Amino acid sequence: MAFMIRSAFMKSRTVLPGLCVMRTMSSGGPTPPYTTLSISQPSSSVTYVELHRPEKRNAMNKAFWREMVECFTQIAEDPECRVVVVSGAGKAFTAGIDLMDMASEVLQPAEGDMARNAWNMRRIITKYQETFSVIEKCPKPVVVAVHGACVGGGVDLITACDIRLCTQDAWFQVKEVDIGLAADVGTLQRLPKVIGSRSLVNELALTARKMYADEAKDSGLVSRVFPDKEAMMAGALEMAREIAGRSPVAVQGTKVNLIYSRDHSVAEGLDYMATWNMSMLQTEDVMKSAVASMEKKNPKTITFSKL
Ligand SMILES: CCC/C=C/C=C/C(=O)SCCNC(=O)CCNC(=O)[C@H](O)C(C)(C)COP(=O)(O)OP(=O)(O)OC[C@H]1O[C@@H](n2cnc3c(N)ncnc32)[C@H](O)[C@@H]1OP(=O)(O)O
Repeated sequence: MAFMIRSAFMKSRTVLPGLCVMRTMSSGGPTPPYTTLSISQPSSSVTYVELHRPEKRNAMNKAFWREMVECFTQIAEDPECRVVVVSGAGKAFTAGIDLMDMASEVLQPAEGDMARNAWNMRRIITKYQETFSVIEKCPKPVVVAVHGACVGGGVDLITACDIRLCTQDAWFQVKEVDIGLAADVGTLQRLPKVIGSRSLVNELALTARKMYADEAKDSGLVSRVFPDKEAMMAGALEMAREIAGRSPVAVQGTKVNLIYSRDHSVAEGLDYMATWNMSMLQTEDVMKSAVASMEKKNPKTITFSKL
């Protein structure tokens, strides 16, 4: 089974524009110029982003916060990519913020004038918020596959993704209160929109207790639980292929409008949708897909132009 997954991932021979070294799978380490991310294309139109500091449990150091923005900015504009899979290398998905590397910037009181320090801190927090907001702003759907620990910043990251999968050994922890912080890069804003129960969100964020895979599934944080990482990565790739095989005009329009409607009233969402589709409905993809549907063909058999 491991060989089959590896073979699937190894089919890649292309990389994102701007990346000088091509790489096909995670085990070789980060993909230059990145130092914390491994990027590959395991299947046609599928980009695989692996958090890659396994020896530090993929703790989010300064380079990571910057590289995620660069990576997803490129992905958003890459016509070769229609869907993204994100996972973590090694024993855990991520240990959250790198408490060693980031301490000097965000975890220590600065000296000097309070107003200027506060203004600077606001700028820093806003910058770090962008690290996960780029995932949401990217029009390509992002499937995240979590195994082992997903702590602190990890929850911020996954709540910005579109589809969340995990292994049976996964656990999730909104850890920030334990280190004296109110989580400030997305969890408090997005988790209540992901999980139906406001009470559960409050409990998790206020107590920092761990939530394990079964509860994550029951609460709606993840949509599927797999027995182990191998099965999860095969499932994630299969799901990504299903998405990548469909019209990119339809898929990206669906993501953009789902996120818009999450943050607006039904009336506003419908209005936005009408404006969106007054141009997007004119795509050739509609006719191609409708004909294939009438002929009872799988949409994945259609060739759609790059977007
Ligand atoms: C403006 C930005 C706002 C962002 C805020 C974000 C906040 C947060 O993310 S709060 C959460 C912070 N994270 C933690 O408190 C988790 C700490 N780590 C752990 O609890 C464990 O490491 C973990 C359960 C994740 C894994 O345990 P395991 O036994 O498998 O590994 P360890 O032996 O503990 O660690 C292995 C090496 O990784 C280093 N490491 C782990 N976590 C971090 C971290 N968060 N920051 C820096 N380094 C980390 C650990 O020191 C070990 O290194 P070494 O000793 O060199 O082998």
